[in-house]
Amino acid sequence: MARFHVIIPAAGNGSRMRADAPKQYLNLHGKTLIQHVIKVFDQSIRISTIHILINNEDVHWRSTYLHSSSKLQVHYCGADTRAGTVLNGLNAIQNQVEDDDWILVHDAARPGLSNLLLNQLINTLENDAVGGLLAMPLADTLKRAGDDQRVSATIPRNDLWQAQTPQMFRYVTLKKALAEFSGTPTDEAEAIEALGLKPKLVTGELRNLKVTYPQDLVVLTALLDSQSLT
Ligand SMILES: Nc1ccn([C@@H]2O[C@H](COP(=O)(O)OP(=O)(O)OP(=O)(O)O)[C@@H](O)[C@H]2O)c(=O)n1
Ligand SMILES: C[C@](O)(CO)[C@H](O)COP(=O)(O)O
Repeated sequence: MARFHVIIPAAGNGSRMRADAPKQYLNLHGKTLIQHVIKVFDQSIRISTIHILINNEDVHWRSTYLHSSSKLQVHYCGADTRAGTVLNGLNAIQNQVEDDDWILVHDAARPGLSNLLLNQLINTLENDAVGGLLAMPLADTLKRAGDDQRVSATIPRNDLWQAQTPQMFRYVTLKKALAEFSGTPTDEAEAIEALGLKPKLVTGELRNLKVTYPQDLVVLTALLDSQSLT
């Protein structure tokens, strides 16, 4: 029976956040972002192992308090790009997973993932031939900008979705997709698509937003406050 493993790329610098520490180590309701992320997977009975991928030079991880979890492993295998970090992580775990096992890749910078949403993703995809990802249908009108930051076109938004994570694919397929991709995919699904496969879109939630800019953390803090779900 296929098992479920989580890979958490956490080797980014958070340059757009402009904080003193990489954003995965910033505080949200008394815990760092990465602690929130680990907690949701640690509490899920569907998840067998959790793999944190960090940089060799990371000076923050050691001070991250975590209760001991037999599921958790840390790999010092960060790369220059998110896709490179994930591929390094897949290589690092090759001796402990089966080809058919499911891998869920989740950003360390998405601390708002709920247990309910995680279960919905797994339940929807566990019998799927390809796998897929959480995503949100686009709500705003889309504009393309010219060089002068004036609108050069309005892009039809029908059928457009914003990709979230987790993104869930079979180990062997994901590794092949990332290893063979020409260039740098910005998410796992893009690499899978390049194999000619069609990942399934599973509707996500606003609270699963990626903390990228300082205002994202403000919004998320308020959102979790209002939902009393910290
Ligand atoms: N070389 C990289 C780049 C990113 N990530 C991780 O991928 C996730 C999403 O990436 P992003 O939001 O782009 O994070 P950063 O690269 O840290 O941010 P920025 O692009 O603003 O520098 C984060 O959990 C980040 O730590 C990673 O593991 N390795
Ligand atoms: C994977 C991702 O979170 C999907 O929205 C996103 O693409 C990662 O962002 P990045 O800035 O490209 O690392």
